[in-house]
Amino acid sequence: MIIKIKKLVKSFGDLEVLKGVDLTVLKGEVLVVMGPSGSGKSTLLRCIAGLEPYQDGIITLEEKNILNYDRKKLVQKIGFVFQQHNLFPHLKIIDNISLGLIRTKKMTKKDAYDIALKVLEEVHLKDKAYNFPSQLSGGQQQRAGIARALAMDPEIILFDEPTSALDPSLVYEVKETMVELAKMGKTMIVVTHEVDFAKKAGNRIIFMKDGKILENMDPETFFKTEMKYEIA
Ligand SMILES: Nc1ncnc2c1ncn2[C@@H]1O[C@H](COP(=O)(O)OP(=O)(O)OP(=O)(O)O)[C@@H](O)[C@H]1O
Repeated sequence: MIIKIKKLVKSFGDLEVLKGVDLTVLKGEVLVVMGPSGSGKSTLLRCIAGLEPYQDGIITLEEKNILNYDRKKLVQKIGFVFQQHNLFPHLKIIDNISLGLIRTKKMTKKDAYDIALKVLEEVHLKDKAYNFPSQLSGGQQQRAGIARALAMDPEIILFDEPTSALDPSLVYEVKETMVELAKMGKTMIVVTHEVDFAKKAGNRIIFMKDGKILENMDPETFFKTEMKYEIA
């Protein structure tokens, strides 16, 4: 078991956003998180990544409370891909990817470059290694963001609506890259409204509403009953 969450409660002031969430994620699992806007999906991811304090409950990563991890260690173990890629505009793609390896893992530039080129190959972007982010399309930028997360060789990668800020014509390539990662056995939690990604790559779907998990089941069963829910 990689992640175990018990009775997680998170509020922003008076607003209770997560109301006792229980969840486990197994190694190699692709968990898809769906649910209407405001149901707490992003907040759940941010809590798992250690980016948000919470009021009650416990989150463990590999049996250890995430609050007891050194921040640098947690960043290595939990990758995060956001809606926007957050690449540094003044750094070439290869340097964007190497930065974390050099700073956090204390690698030499040569070793970091070797890994950066390897992960860029995995997302089919090796030929863009020496370009700046502005020279890439939105979909390529997002794939570079995925490569940056992969470079750290995390135990799990969290995706927060990675395609929602993209032009519709660019969604496909990012989705396909994520399907490939899923097939490689990466452990992933993916917040998305993309039904075909969930069907193709998801092992399990959770459906959230008002800060609670209403359903937790395999995609086939979930989509048989899909009409019950407003997914987006
Ligand atoms: N930093 C914050 N301060 C105050 N309220 C917040 C903050 N972040 C989120 N919220 C509130 O918490 C609730 C859940 O937000 P969250 O972003 O987790 O939902 P979501 O399911 O990811 O929605 P969406 O699909 O629109 O991204 C919303 O009501 C939101 O307004």
